[in-house]
Amino acid sequence: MTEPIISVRDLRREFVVRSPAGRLRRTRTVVAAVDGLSFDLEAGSAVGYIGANGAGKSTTIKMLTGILVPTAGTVRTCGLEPIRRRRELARQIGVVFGQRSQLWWDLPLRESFRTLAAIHRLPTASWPARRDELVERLDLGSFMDTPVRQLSLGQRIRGEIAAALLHSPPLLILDEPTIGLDVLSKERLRVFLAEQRALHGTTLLLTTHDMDDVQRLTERIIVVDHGRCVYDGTLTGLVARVGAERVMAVDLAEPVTSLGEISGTRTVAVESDGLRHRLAFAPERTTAGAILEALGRRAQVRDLAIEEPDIEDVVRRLYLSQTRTPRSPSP
Ligand SMILES: Nc1ncnc2c1ncn2[C@@H]1O[C@H](COP(=O)(O)OP(=O)(O)OP(=O)(O)O)[C@@H](O)[C@H]1O
Repeated sequence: MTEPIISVRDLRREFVVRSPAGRLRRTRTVVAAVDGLSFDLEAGSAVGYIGANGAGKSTTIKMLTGILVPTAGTVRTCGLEPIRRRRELARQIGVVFGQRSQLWWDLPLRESFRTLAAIHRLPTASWPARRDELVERLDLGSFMDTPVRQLSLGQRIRGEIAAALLHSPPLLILDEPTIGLDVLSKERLRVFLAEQRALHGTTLLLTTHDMDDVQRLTERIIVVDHGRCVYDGTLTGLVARVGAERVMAVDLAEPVTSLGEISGTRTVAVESDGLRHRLAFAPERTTAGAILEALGRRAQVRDLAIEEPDIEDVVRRLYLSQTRTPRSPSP
């Protein structure tokens, strides 16, 4: 069996937090941001790393990429120990933090790419072709010569992703890549990332609060809570486990006051004077196909849309279902 591209064992990272206690004294509390995490990622896989604010996602990513030293446990990324082999690792991974720029603020992208090509020692004969491919696929052409600080958020993120992929790393780590982007920009980014995976077999690890990112880009999710893994599996499995519901919104040709009892569903709303009905259903109890069939016997369906459960809600339900032993901070 080939070595996993990421391997984490009993990983722990503590932070010392000092807070005022009285006029002159300060208390010192040790907080475990990551608390005994273990998982492997196979090369070529696409994994969503999910959790509420403060669950420990960014801290994990910083340890995977050699920015933070673990307090205990082991990490191997691309077969390397990130802290000791940080420079070698930089040639094998691409990292994008949606909320923090990795680019040179005063330089245009064209200059940044040139600098990155020199840093990664990319062959002069081949890297411009890769740059041109990224410029084309990410539509960067119109702002390649604009300083990064003048770019819109969507333009900057596209630039960040191109910069992270210029050296064609086998592993791409994205921390909230779509945060703050409009619907269209998010969609374009997802199409691009899916395409890169298909073309180059790039392994993808991403943190996100967006359900559409998870659905469109990943096939496995790892959920963390207080620095511990609380779920590792498919999104469908997680949705079923917490009993989260999907909603089918159907538009009818003629208004209907009530559709009556449809097995496995409950009506959450009747809108537009009976022309639109919204039915919630648990995927483990029935399917969209079965509902549609039942609907077809009662009314003429013009259009339909399925609304997926909100990821925050799924994660909250998972957290609530945990029988957690409360963590006591060490003094
Ligand atoms: N440098 C630091 N000093 C002290 N505490 C820290 C530090 N960095 C992170 N923490 C704490 O560690 C915990 C985990 O933080 P982390 O940033 O990893 O969470 P996250 O899951 O990425 O959250 P978010 O979704 O908000 O980005 C939080 O309680 C945070 O306050």
